[in-house]
This record gives sequence, structure tokens and C-alpha cells, in this order.
Amino acid sequence: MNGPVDWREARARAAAAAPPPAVEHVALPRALGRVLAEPLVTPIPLPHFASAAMDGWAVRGAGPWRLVESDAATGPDAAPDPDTGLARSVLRPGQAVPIVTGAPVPTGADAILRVEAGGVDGDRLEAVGDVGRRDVSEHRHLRPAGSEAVAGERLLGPGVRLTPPRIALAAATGVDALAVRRRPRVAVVLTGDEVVESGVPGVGRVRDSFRIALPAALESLGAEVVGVVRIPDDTDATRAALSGGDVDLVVTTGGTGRSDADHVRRALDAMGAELLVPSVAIRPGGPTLLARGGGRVVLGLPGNPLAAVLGLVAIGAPLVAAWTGLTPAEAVIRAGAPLAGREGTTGLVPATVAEGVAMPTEFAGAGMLRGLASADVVLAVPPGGAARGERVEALPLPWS
Ligand SMILES: Nc1nc2c(c(=O)[nH]1)N[C@H]1C(S)=C(S)[C@@H](COP(=O)(O)OP(=O)(O)OC[C@H]3O[C@@H](n4cnc5c(N)ncnc54)[C@H](O)[C@@H]3O)O[C@H]1N2
Ligand code: MOO
Repeated sequence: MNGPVDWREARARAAAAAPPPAVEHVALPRALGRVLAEPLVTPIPLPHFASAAMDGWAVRGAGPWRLVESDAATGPDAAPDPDTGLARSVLRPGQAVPIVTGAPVPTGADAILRVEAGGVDGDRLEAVGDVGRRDVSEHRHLRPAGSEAVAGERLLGPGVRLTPPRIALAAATGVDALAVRRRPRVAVVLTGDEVVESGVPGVGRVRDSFRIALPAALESLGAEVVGVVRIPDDTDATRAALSGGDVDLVVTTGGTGRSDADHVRRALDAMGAELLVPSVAIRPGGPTLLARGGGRVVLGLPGNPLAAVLGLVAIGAPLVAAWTGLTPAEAVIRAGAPLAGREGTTGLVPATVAEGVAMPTEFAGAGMLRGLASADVVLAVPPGGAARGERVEALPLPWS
């Protein structure tokens, strides 16, 4: 029970450790990147009135036309008829009225003749050239009301990430707030008395890899990082950091080992926490642990920089995804080189992807960052390894 947990099982336990997704309402500017909780149903047709797609003239009939004064067709008060979506002014056969892009089209208009394809002589307008004649005969440049969506149509389903175009689509329907899934509130706790946060480290010291990168990666996964603290290598300080604050999840780095300098497991013990995943059968990242105690979940990542990120990709990603009701993305890709296996362990290998083929990067030792810095995905290499050309599972990096 205390040995390393198979990596699929560990991912399943991580997903199961999240509470059922909860909902909150946020204003549109704060909804970017969040997960939609309820369908987006447009209360209005899109567009909600018939409008011109070009600057020019609204015309009725084959032409030539007599130009009439622009009134409701282009004025700021040109409210469309709520039933038809058409502007209330009426264009009679043989008439034309100036119109600008986006303005309501008068009732009766059957084409927009763009300005560069019309010739005006006094109050007489005629189409010029093939382009002008086609504008008219093909009834061009009219955007009918409801041509993109009718009122009551479902435009987005729940469970999708709110990308910039999805936010823009929501805004176009006239809504000002959206129902989104709650994010876990996360405290990041950095350990390691040897770690320095600026300048060139002396011998026996290491420059911090996590204070900037880890919160960013967690936010990319969909979490809300509410604090980052560095604590001394001490069991009481670790226990206090693991149990303090109003948070849902604590993510630690370092100290997952069993030496005198490692305090995460001892602190969890002292808290009476339940170890959900004591370690994972992955390499690097094996010492990654998951626990529940003090009313929160604790994800313990190893101190080695690559190992920590791979622990986050393997266990943190399904945990945060389940919290926000997302299904973690999984894909398979062809290996561009033979990948050695290791009995009882899933190898996690940073890889670059070109033309659908994944090449493992160099410099992918547990304490390194160089391979990860150039990687596009992480390959999950089964214990038996994989031949060149074989399909292997590819996990996305949080920021890609
Ligand atoms: N006897 C054994 N020793 C180790 C084992 C083992 O099974 N038996 N496992 C090894 C593996 S695998 C890993 S991974 C590490 C896990 O170590 P910890 O989580 O306890 O991490 P630390 O010992 O605190 O640090 C490891 C390494 O990472 C550096 N580090 C820590 N924090 C940072 C930071 N913020 N930025 C950059 N680098 C950091 C730290 O200086 C150490 O070099 O244990 C192995 N040992
Ligand atoms: O699992 Mo450790 O992560 O290899 O250095």
C-alpha cells in the first residue's frame, strides 16, 4: 500500500481527490481562461438587426435608383422593428439611400451597392462595372438578423475554456457576466534552506526554479494561486504552512524525501493527514505525493526542478482539471526515436514535436531544466519502452 502507485491509478486518485465542481458568476473581463459552467444561450438573434456589410447605398430593385434622404436608415436613432429586425424606414422600388457598414437596413432594401461601385449624378445612382452589377443582382452585403444565431440558440456548452473569441461571442449576446466553475484556491509552499532567490548561488546553494514558474503553471492549469511562501526546513514550520490559510490546495516543492532535511511527510503525519498517493511509479517525479488533511488537499512535488514539473503534469493536472470539471487532454503521438523502458515505472520524457513526430529532448535529468525549456509535450513511456514509430501517450505542458 505504501509503495509507488501506478501512474494511471495515481492520476485517477488525483482526479477523485477534487470536490464536485462548484459554480460562481464573474464579470466578463474576469471570465477569460475560466471554465464555463452553464451553456451560453443567446437571448437575442445574432446579429439582432439586419445591417449593411459595406459602406454605400441600400438599394431596392435593379437600378438605376433615385437617391432619397437618409433618415432612420443611418441615423443614430434607427431602432429596428423588434419583430422583423428591420429598420423602420421603408425604401420603395427604385430608391436608394446612403448607408454605412453596420447600420440598420431599411425595410424593402434588397442589396447594398458599395460606394466604390456606384456612380452618382445629382439624385441619380447607378451601379458601375461588374462588381457593382453583381452587388445588386446577387443581393450582396446584407447581414440578415439571426444569420449567425437565432434567439434561444445554444452557442457554447458547459465545460469549455473561455478563450478570447468565446468571451467576445458572449459579449455579442449582450451578457455581462458568466457562470464559471470555481477554481481551487492554492497556496504554494517552497522549501529548501539551500535555495536562494536572486543572484549567482554559491557552492552548495541553488537558484530557485519555482517561485515564478510554479504559480504560472498552476494558473495555466486553471487554479487560483493566492499565496507563495518560502519556509525553513523544519517540521513545525512545514506543518504550519500546510495547514494555514483559507485555501483548498497546498502545493509544496522539495522535502518529499526521507532524510533529516525533508519535512513534508513528517508534517503530514503530524497533521494526521491521509496519504492518497504516497509516491508515483514515474521517473522523474517519483517522490510526488498527494494527501488530504486539515480541510485541504496537499500536492507534494519533489525539489528537483524537472521532477517537480513532471509531478505537476502527471498528478497536478488531473487534480486541477477535475476541480474545474475539465477532462484532462490526452493524445497519442508517434515516437521519433526508440524510447527505453524501465520495469515497473512509466518514464516521463520531455519531447519536441515536428510534423506529428515526437523527439525526446536532451538534458532531461531530474535536476535539469534545459530539455523541458525546449519541449512541446511530455511522453509517457510504458515500462516496456517504445520502438521508433510506435504511438505513445503525449501529455500537454501546462503552458502550451
Ligand atoms: N536515498 C534516496 N535519495 C533520494 C531518493 C530516494 O529514493 N532515495 N529519491 C531521489 C529523487 S528521485 C528525488 S526527485 C529527490 C526528491 O527530493 P526532495 O523532494 O526531498 O527534494 P530536496 O531534497 O529538498 O531537493 C532535491 C533537489 O532539488 C533542489 N531544489 C529544491 N528546491 C529547489 C528550488 N526551489 N529550485 C531549484 N532547485 C531546488 C535541491 O537543492 C536538491 O538539489 O530525492 C532523491 N534522493
Ligand atoms: O523521481 Mo526523481 O524525480 O528522478 O529525481
